Amino acid sequence: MVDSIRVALLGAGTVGSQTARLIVEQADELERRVGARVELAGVAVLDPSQISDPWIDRALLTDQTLELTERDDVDIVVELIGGLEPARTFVLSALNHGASVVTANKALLAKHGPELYEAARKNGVDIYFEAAVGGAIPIVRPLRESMTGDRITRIMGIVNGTTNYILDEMTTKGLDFATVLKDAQAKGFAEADPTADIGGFDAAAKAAIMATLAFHRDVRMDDVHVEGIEHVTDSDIAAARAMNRVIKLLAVVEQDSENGAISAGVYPVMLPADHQLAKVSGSFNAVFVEGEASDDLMFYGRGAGGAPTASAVAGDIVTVARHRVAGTTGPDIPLYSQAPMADAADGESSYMLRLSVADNVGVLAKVSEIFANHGVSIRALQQLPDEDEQGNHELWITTHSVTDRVIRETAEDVAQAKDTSSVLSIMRVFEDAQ
Ligand SMILES: NC(=O)C1=CN([C@@H]2O[C@H](COP(=O)(O)OP(=O)(O)OC[C@H]3O[C@@H](n4cnc5c(N)ncnc54)[C@H](OP(=O)(O)O)[C@@H]3O)[C@@H](O)[C@H]2O)C=CC1
Ligand SMILES: N[C@@H](CC=O)C(=O)O
Repeated sequence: MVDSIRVALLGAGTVGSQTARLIVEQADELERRVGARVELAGVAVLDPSQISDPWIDRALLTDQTLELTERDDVDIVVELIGGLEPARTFVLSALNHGASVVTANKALLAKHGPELYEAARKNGVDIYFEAAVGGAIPIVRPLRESMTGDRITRIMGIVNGTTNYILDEMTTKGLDFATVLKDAQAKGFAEADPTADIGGFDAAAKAAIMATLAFHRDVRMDDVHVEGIEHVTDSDIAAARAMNRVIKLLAVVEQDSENGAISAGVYPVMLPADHQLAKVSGSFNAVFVEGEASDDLMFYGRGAGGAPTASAVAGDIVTVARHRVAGTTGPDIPLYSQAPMADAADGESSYMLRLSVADNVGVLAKVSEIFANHGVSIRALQQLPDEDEQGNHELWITTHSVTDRVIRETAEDVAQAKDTSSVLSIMRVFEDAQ
């Protein structure tokens, strides 16, 4: 008979603080759901003197994090510190000391996931991480459990709240990048180092985790092709708007039905304004999952922020606590697939290129010739009437489907062609409900 489940919380920042609040304020409810009292055994932070949350008992605070993970009276260690080290050491210590682990740390899982899953299996404990992808959205559990009888073919979505918030504010309010980033940081959406968000790495970590669960293959951060939003300018956003499109940072993972190769990428995409993902605003996330039998599923909700993320963490705590009470564990994460990873350069898409071209006779013919020489079919071409200070015009070219490799080679040739142009931006374009 288990009377209580004791939780060690590592980190009491944006997510940790809200997780502590849920555990403390909902203690009676959680006890009924779990069948044992869920109580905080300790809260580790770098500087306990800085913690003033009224729901955290000061007597529980410590800066001896490793010691807390080693204590015999701890059933669940909740890692909400972030980063690779010392988080990895703390998580391994907890697992090896017989505690189950709940974590929101996508960077850690995308780098060291299989080592941690194996440590959990070997020690007969759980590792749960619903909050690591999509904040409050239940997406990990559906991939890990609900859909495991199906064959998942593709996952596509918006999985970073910070970049979605930035792009949305720039698009709808005309605010500048730096101002909106500061706002996202103040709201607790951004990572400690926001280049993880802006550079697409946070979304890439989530893509690696989703691909691992969906395709039963060890897919790491390094397997994911990453482009962030750092090069997306006001002019790109204005161009998208003029073409009735919206720019979103998407994560796309899929398995080729013919050769089984898995591709995983994160990149900004111009979507038609009426695309379902184009309407995902602010820090919300949305993920489409295509299963062979299930057909299309869509998951939507708050992808970042303290309380929404704590909701997912608390859900995992309850699940893992129930397992401890029942003397069992949840399912392993079997990684048996040897499927190859596809080369990102072979990935196909339509593209839009913004060029700056001189106002000379024959320039359009020259640009078109370069595209034709690379076998790139032009779907639409538009020259803007306004001149810049050098007397150049913007030329917008949208292509038919072409590989990433070929569009980059084409752009290089365009950039080098004398007095034709410079390349202002290259962006993938998804037509319709692609
Ligand atoms: N913020 C969000 O919206 C989301 C975050 N996540 C993930 O959740 C995790 C936590 O993020 P977030 O709450 O935003 O991060 P914060 O930076 O707000 O909080 C980090 C906490 O960890 C503590 N800490 C740092 N190093 C140590 C250490 N060695 N020992 C003990 N405590 C330590 C910090 O202590 P101190 O305060 O003393 O510095 C702080 O309390 C990350 O993995 C993040 O990627 C996942 C989904 C959404
Ligand atoms: N920084 C992340 C937080 C949640 O995972 C984001 O912005 O999505």
